[in-house]
Amino acid sequence: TQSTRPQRLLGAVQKNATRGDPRSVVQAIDQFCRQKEWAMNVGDEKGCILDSVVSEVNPATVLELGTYCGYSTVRIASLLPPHAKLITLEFNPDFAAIARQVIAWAGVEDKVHLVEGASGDWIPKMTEQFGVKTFDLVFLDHWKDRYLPDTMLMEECGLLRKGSILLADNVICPGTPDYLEYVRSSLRYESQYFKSHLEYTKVEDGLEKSVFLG
Ligand SMILES: CCCNc1ncnc2c1ncn2[C@@H]1O[C@H](/C=C/CNC(=O)c2cc(-c3ccc(F)cc3)cc(O)c2O)[C@H](C)[C@H]1O
Ligand SMILES: [Mg+2]
Repeated sequence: TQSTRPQRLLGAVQKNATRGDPRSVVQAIDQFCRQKEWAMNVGDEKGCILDSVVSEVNPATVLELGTYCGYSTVRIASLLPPHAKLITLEFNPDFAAIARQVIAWAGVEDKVHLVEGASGDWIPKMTEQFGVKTFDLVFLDHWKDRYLPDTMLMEECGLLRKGSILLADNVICPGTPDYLEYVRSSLRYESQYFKSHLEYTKVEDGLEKSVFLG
């Protein structure tokens, strides 16, 4: 039977990346996506912006919405201090299965908790299930029409504290207009746009970094 693109991406990681070396996993996926098959990972160019935000925040608790194949999961985890925790939500079991293997190959599984389920169901359970009071950093990269409702849900559940950082992918392409309008007009956020390009292309895209002011 035909393999799926995520399965072929995993194969490229297992073939070209060094076990236990997260940056080689990131590099192998970027090479696969540039040379073989495009895939919707945040990619190398926006990935550098992601790296700089993660390094600046130096978060103890990170939430990622939309794991997909685990590219940004591995990229973020490789920069986390010891004992820091990254919880990543993925509701498609096939993608979750691939991501678990990518995360394991990179050797970052002790920093990552991949939860198979929908953000709407799990955001309200973060504290009781994982003992997380607030998130220092949230990376939004799931369905674009879910960024805003899930941000409001995180606010309602008290998961954001003064200084929590939201970093959103694809605010231009495919675009998240209602989310962008919200974080840029709300008095409870200080927002900044990082212009870049859609992964592996010359099309404009960017990341929006928004600080929750409490
Ligand atoms: C219950 C639902 C909400 N709760 C959820 N809870 C848990 N997991 C969720 C939830 N909603 C979705 N997911 C998972 O997250 C992933 C979804 C990721 C979505 N990403 C894009 O659509 C995109 C498109 C392009 C693009 C640009 C240009 C093009 F021409 C083509 C494509 C580029 C990009 O960088 C992109 O990130 C994964 C596939 C999906 O199972
Ligand atoms: Mg994306």
